[in-house]
Parts: sequence; C-alpha cells; structure tokens
Amino acid sequence: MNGSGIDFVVVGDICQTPSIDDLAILTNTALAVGSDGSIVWQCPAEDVSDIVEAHAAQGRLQRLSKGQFLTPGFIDTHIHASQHSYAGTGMDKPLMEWLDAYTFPVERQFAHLPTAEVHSLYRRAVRRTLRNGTTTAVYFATADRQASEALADVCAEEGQRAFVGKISMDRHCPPGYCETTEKSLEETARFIESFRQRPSIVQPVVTPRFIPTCSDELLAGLGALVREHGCHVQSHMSESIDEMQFVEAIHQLKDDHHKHNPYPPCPTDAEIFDRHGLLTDRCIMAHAIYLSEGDVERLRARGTAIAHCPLSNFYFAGGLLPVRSLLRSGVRVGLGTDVAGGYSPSMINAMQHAVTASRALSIQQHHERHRLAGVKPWEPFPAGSSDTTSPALDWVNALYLATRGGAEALNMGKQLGLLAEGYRFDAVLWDVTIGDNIDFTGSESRREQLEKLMHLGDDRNIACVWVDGQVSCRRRDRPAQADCKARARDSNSVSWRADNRSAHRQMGA
Ligand SMILES: O=c1[nH]c(=O)c2nc[nH]c2[nH]1
Ligand SMILES: [Zn+2]
Repeated sequence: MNGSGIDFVVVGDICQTPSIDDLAILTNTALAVGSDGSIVWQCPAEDVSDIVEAHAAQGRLQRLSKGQFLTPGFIDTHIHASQHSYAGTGMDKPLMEWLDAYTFPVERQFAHLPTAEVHSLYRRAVRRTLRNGTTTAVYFATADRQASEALADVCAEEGQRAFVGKISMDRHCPPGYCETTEKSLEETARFIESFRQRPSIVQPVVTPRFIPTCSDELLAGLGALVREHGCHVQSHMSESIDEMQFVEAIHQLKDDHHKHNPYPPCPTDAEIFDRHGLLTDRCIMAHAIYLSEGDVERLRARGTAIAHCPLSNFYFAGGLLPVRSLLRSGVRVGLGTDVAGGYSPSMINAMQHAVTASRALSIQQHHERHRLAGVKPWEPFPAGSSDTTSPALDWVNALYLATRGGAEALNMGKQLGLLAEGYRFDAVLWDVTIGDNIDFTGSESRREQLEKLMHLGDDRNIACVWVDGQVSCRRRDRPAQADCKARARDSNSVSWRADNRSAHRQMGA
C-alpha cells in the first residue's frame, strides 16, 4: 500500500454484495481513489493510518460520519430517457396499444423539438436518476440520431456512466416515426462514430426496438455493425402476451405469402435476434418473460443477459420472471426501472418490486404444487413428494441485482458493481441522519440500517454520488441531525457536476 497516484481517500463503512446471497459489511475501511477514477487499494483503515493522516493534512480525505456508509452505485440496465414526461400516467392499456397511444407520439417529437429543449428534458431525466443513486444507466433514447447524441452529451456533462441507444425501427410503426431500413442503418453507423468525440464513460449501444418493429434486413445490418464496432446491444424480448401474439401473427403471414421463407415458422424472439448475430455477451434483453427452454439455453450459451424490469412487468408482461431459476441456469440478470413502462426512475423502487414479484411467484408456485399434490396449501406434502418452490428473492439478493448483477449483465463485472481494488469508484453515500422518511432509532446495526434504506429509502437518504471518482451529485446541505427535517424539504439543495465542475475537488460535505 502506498500513497502515490492517489487523488483522495475515503474512510468509513462499505456495504456490498460480492455474490447474490452474500452481504459484506466492511467496517472502518480505507479506500484510495486514483486520479483516473479507479480504486487503487482498499483495506482496513488501521493498516494505513499514516497515509490516511497525510491525505487528511492535504484536505484529500473524506472521513464518513457515524451515520454514513457507502454502497456501489446502482446500475439501471433498462430505462427510456425519452419517456419521463409521461411517467406515472397512461398505464391503462396493453403494451402494443400503449406504444401507439403514448410512446410513439412522445418519442417522435424529439426530432422536432428545439435543441435546448431536448437537452433540458434529458438533463432532468439524467439528474433524477443520478440523485437516486444510478451511476450507470443503459438508455433507450429515440429513433432520432441528433436527439440521441444530445442524450449522450448530457450524460457526459452530468457525469453519469451511460450506454446510450439510438432506437432502430423500420416496420409496424406509425407514419412520421418509422425509418427506412437504409436510413436506420446509416444513422446508427453515424451515431456510433460520433462517440469517438466523447469521454469513455458514455458508450453507444445498438438498439433494435423489438422484433415487431424490425425487419430481418434491419436486424442483419445491425448485426454487421455490432461485429464491426464491438458495441453492446439492447432490445426487448418475449415481453408480453400481445407482443408474442404480434410476432406469431407476422410469421403466420410470412408463411402464407412467402412459401420459400428459409426460416422455420414462428421462430422465437431469441432465435430471430440470434440469427442476425445480435445475441452476444455484451447484449441485454429487457423482460424475457416468455422464454422457451431452448431460448434459456441460447441466452446462456451466448452470454446474453436479461434486464429484469419487475414494475413494468406487473403492468404489461402478464407474467413473472423466474429470476432464481434463470440465474441457476447460468443466465445473467440485472435490474431495470424501464421508465415509463415502470413509472418510477428509482432503482430502490425496482429492488422493492423485484422482491415483491419474486414473492408473488413463490406464492403462486406453492399453491400450484399443493394443488397438483392434492393437498391444501397449509397441509404437508404426501410421503415421497416435497415442495420444490425456490425461495423468493430478498432485499440482499435485490441489492446484488441492482449493483453487481447489473455489472455482470453488462459484461463489466471486473470494473463495476463492487468497491474493491481495480474497480471504478462509482459509489453512493448513504446518510441515516438526513431525510424525514425513515425513523432510525440509533440502535440499529449497520445491516438493519441498510435493510431499512433498501425498503423505505429514496433520494432523500443519499448524500453524495460519485461516478468514475468524481462527484456527480451532492446534497449541499448535508445537515446535522438537529436541523435535518427542515432542510430535507429543500429540493434545490443538490449540486451537480455539470453546474459545478470543481465540485469533485471539494472534500467533505
Ligand atoms: O416497456 C416498453 N417500452 C417501450 O418503449 C417498448 N418498445 C417496445 N417494447 C417496449 N416495452
Ligand atoms: Zn423498455
């Protein structure tokens, strides 16, 4: 351990999930952050007291108070940055009608809005997620290239790690919001090229919207771009009952009218994406509720991940994702908010819904197995049979999905999702003395504090968010216990990296 190449040192407690069932609480730990934003080392603070004191003397120490601790930042593996304006409304229709009624009209406007308005809309969305602890977001923008580039610029300015997708779609979309195949491919290629000018915390992601709106020609062209540039890929897969019906209907038509169609009838979404080389180990598919056994094996073999979006699944999917069984099968799973299919931009909210959805699935399985065994839900199974219901996810498992699971899903498990040597310093500073939304008695263990925060917490409990070693969002007023209630109501009490580029140099809150 030495003090060279270190920008600043943080000393305090760290809570994180190295694996799905494992919550590690590291007390009084020193973590050194390099000027390149990586964690240079992490060890018990008493082992490096000289270095800690030297950094304190230079004003480069952040010593966490008793009520504070760090977790890795959240990784939202699926969110639509263009859909925040109608989040919380219009949840009344099935998916395919919902897209026509709400989504397409809003997204289409982005090509016609003044640039300043596009920036302003995206900035609000990015700041909202940062404030809620999202240090990495995998975004759908819109089909308009320039507006999608604006989102990438805003993420870079605000200091949010982001994978930004210009949507590609060339069929079954409304007039005025449908590209030709050629234009879609040309614009996607230009979009990818434009990232040469941006910092590496923002990256392009090839984004076919979903099978209903993408022709085979478009998917083949996007597959070629993925091979050429090595980009990440995202889309929606087997996501709802009406989407499954729509895809089947398209293929039925194809079989009737193109008897020489070389592909088998009614291929699944996974088979179609795979046919075009889009299922890679840098690909994240949202929802994936209606996978066949063959699809699960295909995702595992390709290393393709699922973005689990529990809240929007409750509204649109008509089914529950068997997360534990997928993980057991070797498929990687991250967590997503899916704004505006999910109305909340908060990953804590997504974690809570992941737990609720998993409990609903376990309850359903429990009743079904008892029914099949011919016994009542509260009666024991007959001799020779047993209840094989898998345990529901709990908050520790959900925290894993929101952090390390997301990193694995992005194939960035060696850079993101943990606060350990060699990882990027993407972190959230929690503070139990701010916000009036949770009663802390003062007698909770650190684990209990975290458990309360993961069930009841929100942005009011977050004092600071770092991405790549720099402050992206900080509560300016991190108040003392005495005046926290009055001040926590002041929603303007946050400073942003884009507004104050020197913020990251300031130590202490
Ligand atoms: O939740 C969703 N939001 C969308 O915008 C979308 N497009 C296709 N499928 C989708 N699902
Ligand atoms: Zn989506």
